[in-house]
Amino acid sequence: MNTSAMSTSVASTSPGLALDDVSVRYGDTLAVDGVTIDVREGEILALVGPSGCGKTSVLRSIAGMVRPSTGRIRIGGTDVTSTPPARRNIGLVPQSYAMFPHMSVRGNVEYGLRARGVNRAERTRRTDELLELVHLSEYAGRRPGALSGGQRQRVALARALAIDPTVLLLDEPLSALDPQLRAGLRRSLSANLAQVGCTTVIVTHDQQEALALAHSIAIVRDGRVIQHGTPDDLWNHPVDEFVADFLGSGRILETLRTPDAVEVLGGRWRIPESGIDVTRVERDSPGSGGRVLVRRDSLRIADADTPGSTTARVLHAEFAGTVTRLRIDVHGTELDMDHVGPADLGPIVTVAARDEGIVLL
Ligand SMILES: Nc1ncnc2c1ncn2[C@@H]1O[C@H](COP(=O)(O)OP(=O)(O)OP(=O)(O)O)[C@@H](O)[C@H]1O
Repeated sequence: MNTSAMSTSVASTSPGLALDDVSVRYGDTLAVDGVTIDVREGEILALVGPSGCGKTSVLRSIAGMVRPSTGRIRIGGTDVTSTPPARRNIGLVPQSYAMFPHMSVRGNVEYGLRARGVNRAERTRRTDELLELVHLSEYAGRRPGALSGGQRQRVALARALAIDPTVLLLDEPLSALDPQLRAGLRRSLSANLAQVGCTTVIVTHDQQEALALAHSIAIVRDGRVIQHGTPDDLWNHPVDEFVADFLGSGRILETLRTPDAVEVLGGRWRIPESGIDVTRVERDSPGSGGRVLVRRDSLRIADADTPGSTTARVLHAEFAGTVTRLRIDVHGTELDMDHVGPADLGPIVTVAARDEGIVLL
């Protein structure tokens, strides 16, 4: 998860984009239900959630393609709720990339500048600069139909950046690409976004994309923001099972605390304190310490007589190169864990918490 976007902190405290209690309605459907989010200037926000949760509708309201039924939208501190799309200075990369097929790569990239009446010399300078940024200078004369999916994605990004947007919006930027291409494109997109430093909103249903690209993530469900925080916050401190499950960070278990251990699974597994990471507990918050997060990397296969261990049934073992991904049944609860070592473990294993491997919430 150590990507350029994450390692580049956002120094600015200036307002980039603010949504204040925004709702979007299509007839009887309430697609967005009172969303309030602040994005600082230069920050990359990922809107993540399952299909139909309202992500694209939030993006469309920012772009001005749909009018919120309630709430205000501010860009750089200015209220743009009633401003027409063309006057919001927004760069949009739509899901389909929406290239003009009859125009060359250069023609597509400089389209927005031409529409704004920018003179030819300046258009050429800016287009050259952007084609270089996305490593496509040598493809300037090609038509989009003669490009790979990844190259088209980069043209779409260059085109959106051409007008020097105040806010950049990316709708599922990598979803049209083959899985093998995505990791590479994610790295180049991350590098491009870090270099440009534009306030950015990325809509995605891919949690890996969000964790890798964004400075902050808003998890959306049923039109509402369930949790908004840094990737690290959300990964290590999900507010509920939905967030933990959606990000794939782990499983939340209710606990009973005793002086020197944490009991889970109705008291059937007593985990010694050495296995619990208590550093993230908000001590003053009522109810903290009542749940733990068991992640893929929280557990290890142990010897049968290991103190604080328990037995588990192996439901599924999948070799994944450096680790074997296990789905285990621990006293009736299914957990995922990564095991470094061979997959042929047999049907019953003993598992124990790694040192501070289980996070107390
Ligand atoms: N133009 C429209 N007219 C009526 N309902 C719409 C319209 N656009 C979206 N909706 C509905 O609004 C809800 C939110 O849709 P939206 O496209 O914002 O979700 P999403 O999270 O982006 O979904 P996906 O990930 O599948 O693209 C859905 O129930 C959808 O059916």
